[in-house]
Amino acid sequence: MRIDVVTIFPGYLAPLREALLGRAIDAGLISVAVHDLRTWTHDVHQAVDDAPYGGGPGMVMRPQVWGEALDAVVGDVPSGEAPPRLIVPTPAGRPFTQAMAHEYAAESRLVFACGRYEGIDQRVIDDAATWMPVDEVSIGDYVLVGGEVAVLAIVEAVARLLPGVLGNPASAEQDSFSDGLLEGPAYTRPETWRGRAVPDVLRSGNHGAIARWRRDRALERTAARRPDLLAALPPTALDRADRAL
Ligand SMILES: Nc1c(O)cccc1[N+](=O)[O-]
Repeated sequence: MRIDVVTIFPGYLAPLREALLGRAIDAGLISVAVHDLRTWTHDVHQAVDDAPYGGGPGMVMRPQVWGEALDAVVGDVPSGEAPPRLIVPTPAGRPFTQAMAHEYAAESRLVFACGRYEGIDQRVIDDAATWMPVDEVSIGDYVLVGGEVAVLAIVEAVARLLPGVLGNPASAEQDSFSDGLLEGPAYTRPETWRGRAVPDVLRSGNHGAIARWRRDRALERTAARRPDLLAALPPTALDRADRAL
């Protein structure tokens, strides 16, 4: 997978070259190119923003700069080849989910546009949507200063699903949300720590009982913390034992 990120703070994306993602880049499983948006400015101040039409606080990112940047970064898409998907992190976006991470992992190329200030002039999104799929995506209902942090989160969630990136592919299959539920509590040695013992069932060796216990804890945690996820499960997702909980 090829990943391009356009930002006014390229250094913010340095963590993409660390740890698991760094190893995936070194192994050639993904390629990451980070582009400084100011490359496509033509004034001495390298201005990327301007006052919003209609007034109001803050500044809006200029369409000319973004238009030239995306034209250059996406480049001419060879005929017959699918264009990349453009992902624009924004608080006004569709909530990013594990299901979307799987969708994005099937793409051969992703381009991320990192907005700052009050966002990117809407015409940039509208223009881009005439020649490539565009997703405006939110990683949460809180206010960040820009899209870079969201790109780090989305790229990590997507890259770990790519074949060869995770040491143990089973990890991705047993992800939180993979069965629509939150993961339950996890334990490791020692058996007792500060007077708190590991639940006996986890040391019983009874794999059926362990699976049941883990499922029950996941259902309890999901019901308590994310009832919306429980409500979204298809009726067939809960078996008789689940309903007895
Ligand atoms: N929440 C937020 C923001 O405030 C700014 C850029 C991107 C996001 N987001 O992806 O959630």
